[in-house]
Amino acid sequence: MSLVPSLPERLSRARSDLRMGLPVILVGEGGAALAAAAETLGAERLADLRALGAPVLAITRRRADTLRARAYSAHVARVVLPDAADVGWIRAVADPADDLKVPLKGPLETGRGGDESLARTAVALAKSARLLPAMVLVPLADGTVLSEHTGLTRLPAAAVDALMGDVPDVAEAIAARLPVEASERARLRVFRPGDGGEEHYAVEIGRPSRDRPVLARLHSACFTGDVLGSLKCDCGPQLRAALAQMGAEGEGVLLYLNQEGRGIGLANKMRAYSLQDQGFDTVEANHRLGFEDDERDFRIGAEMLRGMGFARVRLLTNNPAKVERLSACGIEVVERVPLKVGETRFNHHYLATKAKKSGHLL
Ligand SMILES: Nc1nc2c(ncn2[C@@H]2O[C@H](COP(=O)(O)OP(=O)(O)OP(=O)(O)O)[C@@H](O)[C@H]2O)c(=O)[nH]1
Ligand SMILES: [Zn+2]
Repeated sequence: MSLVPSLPERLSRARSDLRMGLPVILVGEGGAALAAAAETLGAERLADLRALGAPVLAITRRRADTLRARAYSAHVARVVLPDAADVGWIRAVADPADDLKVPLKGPLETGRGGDESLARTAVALAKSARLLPAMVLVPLADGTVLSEHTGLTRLPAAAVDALMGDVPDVAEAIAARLPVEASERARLRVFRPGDGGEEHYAVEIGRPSRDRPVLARLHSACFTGDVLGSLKCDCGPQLRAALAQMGAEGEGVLLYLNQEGRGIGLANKMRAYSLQDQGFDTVEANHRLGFEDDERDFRIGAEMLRGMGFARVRLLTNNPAKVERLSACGIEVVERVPLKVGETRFNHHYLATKAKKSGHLL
């Protein structure tokens, strides 16, 4: 019956639930768990979770390493919640903001052995909801009764893992002419993914031939740089220089991908900036938060290019990994076109770190 929400629809709903502080029910092979995001869980709900069982706090291996907690796994650590732990304690483990002020959170007792798959799925779900990657889990026998009783979203974990690994279908919702400074012959196309995720945009300059490699830029959203003119990065100048070059050549395509903060979301990027003010570099800040250096997925960008009929590109970037990742998605990068603009005294260290640690070309 089409009125029953499908699994992708329930997954999309689960992301909103977690952002609002509602737990979701994850069902695995050997049992189920109630899972709530550490960032948004309130005191009353924590008390209700405790009434159902003994909670653990699942964090990433990266965050566990910072906290010197034993992960016993390459991916996640399951921190046992002490009886006295309140939401403030949970947030202090999840969020590195006060690590330096209050260095010792532990010693933290962590779970070893048993099935960690629900903890992994839960943390991946938190990341995809652009929350801190830390989830409180309480084991349940199967979760069916609780779900029927409460209306909480219930999801089979294996199917969630598979879905989150897939590239969602992405369809053009609308396109219209949009004269811009760089070119009067520009069109903006809005693409909408089928999984309820962020919309992404394509700016097409001129009418690029589909038979020749097109001058292309995959630009990741940077609200601070693109809109506010932040001096901490080079995104704003790169965005404008890319469009200007396309305008000068008379054609090109710029994808504006809503993968703010290299895929961690604006709130987490601001957490990273706050850590950078404490002396950590851009990569260390991501790791302390529990993220990888770069959490972006360029497969959706590749789908958008293909959808518009572009199979070969001259890619404007200083990031060789981006060339590799796009090529791996079946888009032929015939040339890497450097895009070196916007160095300031505020972003010099950031650019040098990207060159040293992430392989960007200076
Ligand atoms: N997490 C995090 N994201 C950042 C930071 N500074 C900028 N960003 C984001 O980084 C993305 C831009 O990626 P960059 O690594 O600068 O560049 P790139 O896309 O890999 O490479 P280029 O094609 O050469 O620009 C945007 O989404 C920005 O919001 C930071 O300190 N931390
Ligand atoms: Zn930026």
